[in-house]
Amino acid sequence: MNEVLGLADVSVVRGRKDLLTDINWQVKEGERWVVLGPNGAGKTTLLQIAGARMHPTRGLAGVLGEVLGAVDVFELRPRIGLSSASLANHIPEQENVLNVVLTASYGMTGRWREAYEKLDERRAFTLLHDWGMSTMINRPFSTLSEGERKRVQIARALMTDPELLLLDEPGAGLDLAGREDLVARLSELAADEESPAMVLVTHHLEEIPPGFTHVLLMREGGIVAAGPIEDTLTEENLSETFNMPLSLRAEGGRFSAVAKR
Ligand SMILES: Nc1ncnc2c1ncn2[C@@H]1O[C@H](COP(=O)(O)OP(=O)(O)OP(=O)(O)O)[C@@H](O)[C@H]1O
Repeated sequence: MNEVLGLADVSVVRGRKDLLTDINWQVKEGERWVVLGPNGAGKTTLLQIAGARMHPTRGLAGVLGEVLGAVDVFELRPRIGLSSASLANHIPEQENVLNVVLTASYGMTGRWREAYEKLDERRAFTLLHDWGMSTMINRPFSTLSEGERKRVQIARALMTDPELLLLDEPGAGLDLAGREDLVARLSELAADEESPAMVLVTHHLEEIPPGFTHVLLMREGGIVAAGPIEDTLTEENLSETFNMPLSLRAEGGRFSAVAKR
């Protein structure tokens, strides 16, 4: 299987703070990774590197066969689908749902004067249909509920038919039904062999979609453990990651954890 991501001794330093320290991590084609860790662990920073939005201060970051620093990131980025709160913040309030998805073709967040082919419009519509949003294509993005916004952002991330899909906290702000709907949809996406390699960042074990194959556990800018989910997502590793004794439950491909008493 081809390598999609290959980080070797990657560190990110800002001022006097080490955001990431000596990260070694490989993601291969067909793998579906969950990145778990407490607030401030460095998960979003890691995703920024994986998405070619940030360069390492030290070390080598290989993304889709290219090395960051030796490639035009504007050519690389369309090959990576990204859904994140910081990207969503750049979407103009009045932009309609269809354009939010369509503009991903040009790596833009708002429509200006660029022309789109019928084929692009059809793909955007099909993706919105797949994500349950076909009745809202003309609605301004700002009027959507949080769950609807999250689904539009994922449709957008898939617009360029990426080889790598990065989802930063796609379940944040969703109610229970919204979360369960999203988990089911992501599980379906994960099961599709045609889907790109996936990396999903979350704090919550309940948000891990069944079918995800690997887990990366992070704490204080470093890796606690990484590998196949069945061997790596253990009570011991989880307790070390969140720095508290945790009891882990796994049932039907779903996970949850509570503090040990
Ligand atoms: N430009 C910066 N300068 C200094 N510190 C930064 C900068 N960007 C991020 N940090 C810090 O780096 C640490 C890691 O941030 P990051 O957003 O990657 O963590 P995270 O695991 O995604 O956290 P959360 O779960 O809260 O979103 C945090 O302590 C954050 O405050």
